[in-house]
Amino acid sequence: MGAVVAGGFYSSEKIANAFAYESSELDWCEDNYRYSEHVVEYFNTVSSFFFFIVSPIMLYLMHPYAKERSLGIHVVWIMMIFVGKSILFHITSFCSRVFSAYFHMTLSFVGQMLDELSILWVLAVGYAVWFPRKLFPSFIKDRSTFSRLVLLITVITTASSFVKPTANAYALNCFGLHLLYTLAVEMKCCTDQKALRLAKLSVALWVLAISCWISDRLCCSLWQRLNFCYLHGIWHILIVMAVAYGSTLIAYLDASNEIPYSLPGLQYWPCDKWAVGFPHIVLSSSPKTQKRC
Ligand SMILES: CCCCCCCC/C=C\CCCCCCCC(=O)N[C@@H](CO)[C@H](O)/C=C/CCCCCCCCCCCCC
Ligand SMILES: [Ca+2]
Ligand SMILES: [Zn+2]
Repeated sequence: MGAVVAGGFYSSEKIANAFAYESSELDWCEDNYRYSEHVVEYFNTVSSFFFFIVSPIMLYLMHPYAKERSLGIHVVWIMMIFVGKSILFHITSFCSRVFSAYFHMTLSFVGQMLDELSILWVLAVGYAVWFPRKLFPSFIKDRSTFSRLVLLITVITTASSFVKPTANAYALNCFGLHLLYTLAVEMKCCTDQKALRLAKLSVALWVLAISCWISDRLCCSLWQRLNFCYLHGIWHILIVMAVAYGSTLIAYLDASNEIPYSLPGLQYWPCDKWAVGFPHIVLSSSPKTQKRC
């Protein structure tokens, strides 16, 4: 007996065991049950919670951006829509991190699918709200049609992800390459030093993150000999930073393109002059800081 799911065949045994510990075909390099009998991969689970430190800071930094009062009321409302986009993105990211922790705690098939599908939906939200208008396919005229197309593709991809679950993570990582291309096109004529610095930092973090992910998958025996099996956990931390930096940059470019009269600018918290910090968007009432992208 079995069930056909999106063209694939799932035995009833597999469906019944879908919640069982270690029912996923994926197993990361970290030793299982090393620190707890209830948590399969302890460091990978705990590192998933790094997001819960970064996300409240990023949401808090949106506060002044949302409350700018020196602009006309209609501009404030439009700004709310732009802040809303970021909040929507952070809420979906929040769910994705909870599922990631559940996956590493259990290594169950359900955990794997929740982790991967939530990442797919975070990407879909990111594309729907921020993908640059000038890169839309020529037959698409507005963002709402583009968002509907993204929704359709995401629903189809969600169904097809059950066909070969082990390939999903590799397919998801290809989006990183597409985002890099999108960013390169967007930044081509940009002379804003802060935006350029943020782009370089995001790309550097992504390159480091993906190197850890690949190395954990492909060179596990080497890392086990070195007694250092924490690369996947380090990926969790680096990718959260890359996404925090990259999404702020994309939100800034979006605001610069769509509502240039609100004079968006970039600043770092806690100190704008430090080499590292949390980037956020500020609105300037002075025309001196007019966008340069
Ligand atoms: C114009 C579009 C804007 C989109 C904005 C950015 C979208 C970021 C989307 C998702 C982020 C979530 C990534 C966290 C994944 C962590 C969970 C995890 O580790 N899962 C693994 C199993 O535990 C699984 O194997 C990982 C799968 C791969 C996920 C790849 C996600 C692609 C992220 C691309 C980020 C680019 C950052 C910007 C660089 C310039
Ligand atoms: Ca493991
Ligand atoms: Zn993970």
